[in-house]
Amino acid sequence: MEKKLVSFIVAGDPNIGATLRFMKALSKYSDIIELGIPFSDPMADGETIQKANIRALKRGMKVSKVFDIIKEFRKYSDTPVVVMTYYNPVFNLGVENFVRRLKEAGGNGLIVVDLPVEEAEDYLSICRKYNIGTVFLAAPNTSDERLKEIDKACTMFLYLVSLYGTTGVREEISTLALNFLKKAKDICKNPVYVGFGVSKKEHAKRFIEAGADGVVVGSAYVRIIEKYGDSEETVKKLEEKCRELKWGILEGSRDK
Ligand SMILES: O=P(O)(O)OC[C@@H](O)[C@@H](O)c1c[nH]c2ccccc12
Repeated sequence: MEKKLVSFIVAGDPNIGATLRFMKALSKYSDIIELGIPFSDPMADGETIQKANIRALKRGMKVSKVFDIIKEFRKYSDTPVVVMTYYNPVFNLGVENFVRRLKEAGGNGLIVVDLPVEEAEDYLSICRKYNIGTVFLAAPNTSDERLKEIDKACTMFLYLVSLYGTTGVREEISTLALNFLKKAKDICKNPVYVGFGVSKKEHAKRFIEAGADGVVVGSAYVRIIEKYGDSEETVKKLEEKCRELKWGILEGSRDK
């Protein structure tokens, strides 16, 4: 199967109109757009995405506006959109209400990063009811047994966190990540996508060569947005970065 690129940005960073333009640019080379709901206490995020959350919240970004963005994006593109959020905003709106509105807006999937599979029974049945894909995360210290449970709960892909720590650009890919990927590919039935620290072509290529079905990239894009703001320059640079990563994926798929 074709290997995938998932591109993440924070909704409303630095404003709603810009997010739409950025999504359009990313959708040229991405297979899935992962759209983050800004949150005041993003435990799993490193500095780059934390700051993006703050920029978005300052601009008054709210959950209902994230749905508006997806609705608007759907006028231009069929690229699947997966919303990434912490549990709190979902809880505040009510799980069913949240999932129904995501579906109505044209969303395809959902990642609730701090919802453990053990507590996800109701959530899973609601996602099933509205045909919203589910994605759960597994970290290098996840046991084999738990990895199987996580795999069962995913309907879209399994998100393999490549390292111990938070989101953010890293220079190198660790052996830890590659070994963990090998294990996950043996155990899991879902496609396995790797994220955290992937920021350049070589990283993407390496993970795909090692058996990943896709890679997830966030901070590398968010850094561009941080530097160039709401501008044409940002759109151009996002597109370039995205193309570079997709190229890495293609190269990694080729020699197999
Ligand atoms: O930023 P990175 O290191 O490229 O990692 C992907 C990531 O940004 C995105 O998937 C993400 C952003 N915030 C998260 C919180 C938890 C899990 C995943 C995420």
